[in-house]
Parts: sequence; C-alpha cells; structure tokens
Amino acid sequence: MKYRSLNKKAPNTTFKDAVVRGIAPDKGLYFPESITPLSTSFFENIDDFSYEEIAFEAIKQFVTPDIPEPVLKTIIAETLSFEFPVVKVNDQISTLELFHGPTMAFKDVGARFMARCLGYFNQNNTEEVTVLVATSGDTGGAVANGFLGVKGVNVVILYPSGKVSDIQEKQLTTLKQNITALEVDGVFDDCQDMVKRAFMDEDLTSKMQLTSANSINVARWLPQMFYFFFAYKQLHKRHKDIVFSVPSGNFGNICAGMMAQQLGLPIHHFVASNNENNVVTEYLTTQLYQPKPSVQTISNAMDVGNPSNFIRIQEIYKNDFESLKSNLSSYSFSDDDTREALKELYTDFSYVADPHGAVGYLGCKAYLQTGQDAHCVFLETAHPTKFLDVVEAAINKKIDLPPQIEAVMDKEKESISITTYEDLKTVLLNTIG
Ligand SMILES: Cc1ncc(COP(=O)(O)O)c(C=O)c1O
Ligand SMILES: N[C@@H](CCOP(=O)(O)O)C(=O)O
Repeated sequence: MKYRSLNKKAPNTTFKDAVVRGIAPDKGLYFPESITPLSTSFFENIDDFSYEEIAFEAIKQFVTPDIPEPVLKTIIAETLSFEFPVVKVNDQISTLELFHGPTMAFKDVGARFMARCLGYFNQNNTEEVTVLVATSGDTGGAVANGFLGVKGVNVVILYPSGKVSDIQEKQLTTLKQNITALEVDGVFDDCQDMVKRAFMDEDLTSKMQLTSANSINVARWLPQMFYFFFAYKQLHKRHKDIVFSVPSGNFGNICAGMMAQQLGLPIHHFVASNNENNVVTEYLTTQLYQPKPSVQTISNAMDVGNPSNFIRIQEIYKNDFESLKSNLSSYSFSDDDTREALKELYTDFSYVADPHGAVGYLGCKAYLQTGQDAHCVFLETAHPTKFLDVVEAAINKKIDLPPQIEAVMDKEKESISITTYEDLKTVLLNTIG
C-alpha cells in the first residue's frame, strides 16, 4: 500500500516510509492511497474467525508488502494478548472495554503494534530513531510501555504539567531506560504543536531520525480499527443496527472506526462524545471548524482543542458535510454531567466507568433520545482507577487497584520541565542527538 499526504505537496510513499517519518515532509497526515472493502462473505462468516484472523484481514492491505504476511501475523498475535469484552449495560446500551492491556487504556494496541513494526523496520539499521509523543494522559504511558527497551529507539514524551492524572503521570515518568518524559508548561495542544514543529526543523532532522507515536502515525492509528470489528463479532447476532459512541479528543479512534466502516463493517452510525472541548460538536451544528485552546476537564485525555485527525475524517467523507452529518452525531458534556453519569452507571447498573467512558455513555443516551431504534456501544477507553479521585468521589466508594496500576504507584517520577520549543530542541540535541 502507498500513502499520500493530505496536504498534497509531498510524494506518495510506502507504509515503511510513512511509519518512519510519522508525518509527511509537507506537514500533512498520511492517508492510504486506496481502501478496498473486505468481501461480504468475510462479514457473513465473521464468527468463524479468531480476533487475530480478523485483525489480519482488516489491516493486511494497509501494511503489506512492507510487513510480510508471516511477520504481520506474529505482530498481531503479540499485540492482541488481552481481552476486548463487550459488557451489557441495558437493552439498548453496551460498553466495549478497551482497558485490559498493560497500561489500561485503549492506546496499548496501537502502541504495541507500532513498536513492533518499527522494530521490524529497524532490525538491520544502525541509526537510532527518536519517537516523539505528545500526550494528554494515556498515549504517553502506552507508548512508554510499548517501546521500553526496544533496541535503537529513544522515546521522548511531552505532557502538559499538572493536567494528567497522578497514575497517568507515574506511567509515563517512571520507566526511564530509553524513555524521557518532558513536563511542558502548557496544554496538550502546545505539546502537539511542538512535536509537529520538530518534524519540520532541519537543525533536528539533519542530526536525528524523528518519528511520531501519536495517532498521526499510520501504524499507531490503523490498528485501532480492530476494536470495532471485535465489538461487531460479539454483538451482530443480537443487534441489527450497531452505533458506536466514541469518547473523542484527537479523533484518531473514531476515525479508525470510520476506516473499519469503509472496509465494509456494518456500522449504523457514529457518535463523537466530547467533553467541553467540543470543536467537532460545534462544527456539526454550525459547519464552521474553529479550533480553540483546550480547557481542563475531568476527562483529561480528551482535552484537545485542535484534533489532529479531523482532516482524515474530512477525507473519508470527501469533504461533504451532509455525508459526514448523516454518519456522525456529536454531543458535548460538562464535568457535572460526567460525574452524574459515573454515579448513574454505578447506582443503576453496578458498572464502574471512567470519566471518558462516562462521556461515551452520555453520548449513547443523547443519541437514543432522538428516537433511534439501534443498539449503542460506548467505548470504555480507560480503566477507572487511572482517575481514582474523580471516580471514587463520584460513586462514593473505594475501588481496588488492578496489578498494572499497583505496580507503578510507588515508583519515582523523573521528568524534565520545559516551557518553549527551544527548550525541547535543547533537550533533543543534548540528550538524544
Ligand atoms: C481514555 C481516553 N479516552 C478517549 C480518548 C480520545 O481518543 P482520541 O484521541 O482517539 O479521540 C483518549 C485519548 O486519546 C483517552 O486516553
Ligand atoms: N488522548 C491522547 C492524546 C493524543 O492522542 P493520539 O491518539 O493522537 O496519540 C492521550 O491520551 O495522550
């Protein structure tokens, strides 16, 4: 598969080159040159396929021949070594739990998949690669875990100081080895802007090979398609019209769902569930796309004011507003709404959600209230204990820590504080270059 830049000013390139570069030379996001739907018989017989086989069919066209089929099978088997259960909430709503991986957020799949692709591409390479990551909470931990100890790879994580949960901060600042954490005096969008600027900076790119492990990187983004297939396999016999409510920030996850739909997965509709960072909700109402500075919320990983993947969504729907609107609804909720939802899920359904999942649940409710006869699945994107204070206060109950979280609690944080892009450059040139 070849990839093209959505800024249209860079040459088309291979999967390998798109992964190693992260972003195109013209600053555009890479997008597959073509999408070939899977056969109808694949969907008719989906029950006969294992998750690994489904994932293989879904991603094969996007990564071969750069990743040969036998290597891809191994990468998928190693990536998908945990559960993806759908849990019933009530007759009209279920949740797809995506937090059973090592760092307990949905980012584990993409991070592990990308780390292995890069490891494969790098096996005979003597030059080191520096992976730059901006995080609003979960990507950093997942990438740190996925890339820990990978030969020839340095990881530099930028996170907004004071704006990630205590446990998220532990996950991204305590691993050390080839992982460096930079605590930025700013918001997530500042971190993301610095990362994107670094890719265009010849002072850096002439001295080091930089790539990204955010969803801008196709190897981090595309494996997120798998979730939608796994939910469909679990639900399709019981429910005809399946709707996904995706708690959204950088819009990589929902955009991966839209790619799954392009492959032919029968998804009835998408709901982009937002906290008060609601650029896309407003776009669908006003048709004006106006990125704005992010505001801090209790669903902090979605505190994004300028979602990177919106351009890919526009591409999927060919910049046709009506076509997008017929496939996507979007709602925005306050922190008070989110706390109420956490309480309601616990009191009425004995389900302990995290604040991001709670926003997804509210999205399902809002969509179903429009009178739609469908089954809505909200993605439970992180484990509730990652947001311990918020969740325990909302449900008025202590919750047990799983071993993955327990393991980081007493580890010592190590980070470097930075304020400006020049600070980032200095760190990269002095520590890594
Ligand atoms: C727990 C959680 N939920 C939702 C999101 C939003 O996902 P996306 O950025 O793909 O829209 C994130 C961060 O990406 C997250 O960490
Ligand atoms: N919510 C993310 C922000 C970055 O999203 P990504 O999918 O583009 O990596 C986070 O938790 O860091």
